[in-house]
Amino acid sequence: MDSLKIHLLTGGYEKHQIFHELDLTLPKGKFIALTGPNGSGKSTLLKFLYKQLKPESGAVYIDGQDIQHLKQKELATKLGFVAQNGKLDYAFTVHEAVSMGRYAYDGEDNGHAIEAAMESCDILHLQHKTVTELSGGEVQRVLLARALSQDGRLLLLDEPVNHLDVRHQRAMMGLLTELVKKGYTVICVLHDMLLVQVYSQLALVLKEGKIVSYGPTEEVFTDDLLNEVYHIKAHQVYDGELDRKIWLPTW
Ligand SMILES: Nc1ncnc2c1ncn2[C@@H]1O[C@H](COP(=O)(O)OP(=O)(O)OP(=O)(O)O)[C@@H](O)[C@H]1O
Repeated sequence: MDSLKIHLLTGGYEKHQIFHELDLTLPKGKFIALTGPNGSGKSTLLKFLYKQLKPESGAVYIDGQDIQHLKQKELATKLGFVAQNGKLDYAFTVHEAVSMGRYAYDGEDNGHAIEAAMESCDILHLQHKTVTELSGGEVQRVLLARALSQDGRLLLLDEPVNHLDVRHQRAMMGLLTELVKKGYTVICVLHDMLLVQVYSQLALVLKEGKIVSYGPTEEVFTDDLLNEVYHIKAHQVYDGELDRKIWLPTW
């Protein structure tokens, strides 16, 4: 079944239309990378998906429902969003920060949602710490846990591994992969073409608000595409651990 349908979506900002009749269907239960150059519309597309922006025309459907007809709280039970460079500025504890994901349920925990989310993100041991005392990688995990505690099955993440070191990048991407195995749909803005190729099953490449390519990641990435989108030369190398070839920029 489809998770998300974007139907002839036109819109953007007051003086800057980004999308014109964008039409796209994203399936359930996949790790979908959203990539493309700076300013191509990736974050803007996410804003339409979580209803921060309203289309001039066209619509976004989740499980067949037009999200404009859903109250914000209803939408929050279906999808969680982790913002780019998300911050936790106030001196809440980690437990309190994750609990905020339950606002759609008027704070009710459903028995275990908060703890389960903290366990998935490996932050149970941090739960009594103040969020302002956390490292960047820990904050990212708290933000993901807050989104998970909303109990939706669709996760939207805008560059979740920005500022993370390689080990934390791997941990975050590994966690997202595990969530996909459990039935979540992950739509994740990523710049790093290596991470896109290693972790995503489907890749959507945007340029100037248009879809340049969309499909299984190994089919989307080609030297022609990388040249067209980023104006770079690329070559393939075989990775013995992955047992497949991946594209690297030619320096
Ligand atoms: N609030 C805004 N008002 C007007 N224009 C905006 C606003 N936010 C973004 N834009 C413009 O919309 C276009 C798409 O921006 P968007 O942030 O979606 O790109 P992106 O692909 O996420 O970029 P990046 O990779 O740099 O994060 C850009 O030209 C940007 O300048």
